[in-house]
Amino acid sequence: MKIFSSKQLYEADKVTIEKEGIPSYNLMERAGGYVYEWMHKRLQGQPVPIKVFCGIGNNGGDALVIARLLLKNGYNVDTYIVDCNDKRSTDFLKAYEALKNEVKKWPEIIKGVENFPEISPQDIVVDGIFGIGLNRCPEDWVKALFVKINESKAYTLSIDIPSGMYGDRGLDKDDIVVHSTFVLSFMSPKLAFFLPETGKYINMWDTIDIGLDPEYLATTPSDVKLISKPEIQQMYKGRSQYTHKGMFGHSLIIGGSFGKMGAVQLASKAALRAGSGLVTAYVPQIGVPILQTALPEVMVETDNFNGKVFEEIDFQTEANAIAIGPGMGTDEKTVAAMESFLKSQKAPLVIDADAINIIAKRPALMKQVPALSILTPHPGELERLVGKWDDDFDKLEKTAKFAKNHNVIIVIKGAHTITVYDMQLYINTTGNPGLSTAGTGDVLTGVITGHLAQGYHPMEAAMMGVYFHGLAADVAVNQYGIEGLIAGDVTEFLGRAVMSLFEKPEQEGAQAPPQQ
Ligand SMILES: NC(=O)C1=CN([C@@H]2O[C@H](COP(=O)(O)OP(=O)(O)OC[C@H]3O[C@@H](n4cnc5c(N)ncnc54)[C@H](O)[C@@H]3O)[C@@H](O)[C@H]2O)[C@@H](O)CC1
Ligand SMILES: Nc1ncnc2c1ncn2[C@@H]1O[C@H](COP(=O)(O)OP(=O)(O)O)[C@@H](O)[C@H]1O
Ligand SMILES: [K+]
Repeated sequence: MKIFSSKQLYEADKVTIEKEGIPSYNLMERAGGYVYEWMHKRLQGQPVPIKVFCGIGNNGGDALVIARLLLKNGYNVDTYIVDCNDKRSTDFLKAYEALKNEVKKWPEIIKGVENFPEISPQDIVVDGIFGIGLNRCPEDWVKALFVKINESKAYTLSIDIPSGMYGDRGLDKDDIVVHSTFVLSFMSPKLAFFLPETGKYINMWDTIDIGLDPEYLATTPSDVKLISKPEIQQMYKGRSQYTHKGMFGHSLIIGGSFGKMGAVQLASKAALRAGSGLVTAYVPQIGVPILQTALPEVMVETDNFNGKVFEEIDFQTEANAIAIGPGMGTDEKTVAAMESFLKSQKAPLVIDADAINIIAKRPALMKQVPALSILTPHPGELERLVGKWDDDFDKLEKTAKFAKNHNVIIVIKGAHTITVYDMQLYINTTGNPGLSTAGTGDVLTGVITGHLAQGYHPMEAAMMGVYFHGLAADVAVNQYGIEGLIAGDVTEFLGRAVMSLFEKPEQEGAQAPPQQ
């Protein structure tokens, strides 16, 4: 699913109005009408007190349409105009006139703190104060209203975007945002919904199709995409009957050091569960008995030194995909081994954990990293790689430029992991806070490597790996709970996650995975 920028959404608006030959106000009526229907379907006429807060732009206009329709249908509504600017939009004024003409209960005007109404936790708040047109920090009294809404603990339905949040940029130090219980966003969710500093203000969101020009939406490229089931179904290849393990690639996982051999175990097992035909772990000698005991399915290679860390990386395995980093440590000997290893590599690698930290300390090493390699940093590792950022949007820009300059794929891990390549962002939709536990990153490395070994393009391997890793965790929490989930559980549920890709809603019947 494409995520459009605010500029593109304004353009889509304009194109639709021109093509359909309709006044722009019709779109406001459409948008407000759909939100009203959404609310009515859930409220079914219940007399819950609804407080509709309207700004003075088109977001406020949408809210006025919603208020009018609610009032006309007998709901218990109080409407407030948050009078934060003299420049009321033309369509806002039309919606205001329509409300005055059609219902008896006119809005109250809020000009400052003294006009604030009481808001109780039992109220429903409709937040239509600012939409994607917010372009500066609101005045203090407006922010005080946001705080009042937030402190009320009322169910808050934000129209298009939580007021106070910018669609395409981060927050400033003094900004305050309405905390939304639910955001109904027009046509496309906004990028800010998926970034930690802004996404935390949103509990749930959904989109409302207000019928913008389909041709514009289909043909306009977007730099940001949401990756969910349909996108992954298209990538997934399945298997035919006449297969053998040699057809599904050989993964090599290079990592481990004294006390951190578990990272290699986790990654190796995950590569197998992701479907890699063969898996070999390359560990320092001390790790050989550990790996051989823990994972009978995995082969093991080691260096010629009797050490707790690598001193060289030299192997016989003819791997289709190589991951380096889990549990590897940053000992000087390991750094030297990794340097000479990188020089010999041409095919894309999966680079994680300490391998990223080593590169961060020796930026010149990036020159040796093969094109289309996949780097999987968590936020701390990413900062070491690309430097400090001002906010999440700045982080994305810095990461995208870094990835472009070095022709690599970067997987920014966290809630809504974002895969970055060629100035494009791919936002994952699976996963949960149960993944915030030791070793889940190692599992991710294994899953991505397992897909790469099976012949998926590195971008597909990265996106599918991230998606299935999150989905496996989503399935696993049903059994273990958020706190109880541990990294190995994610691996155990990988198969279940892939199976669920082809489950249809029950009444439609299950569909078998497609064959190659
Ligand atoms: N295609 C779409 O997506 C549609 C969008 N519509 C609505 O239109 C909204 C955008 O409307 P607008 O562009 O009028 O913008 P907003 O409704 O977000 O309002 C902001 C208005 O206040 C001004 N403003 C910005 N920051 C301010 C501040 N800190 N203090 C005071 N005033 C400030 C702006 O100049 C602008 O006029 C969308 O979010 C959506 O709700 C709908 O009306 C219909 C179609
Ligand atoms: N709150 C969360 N929601 C979704 N995914 C999460 C969350 N917290 C962590 N994750 C995922 O868990 C993994 C953690 O990786 P990482 O920090 O490298 O762990 P480790 O180093 O212990 O293996 C990443 O895939 C990340 O996206
Ligand atoms: K809003």
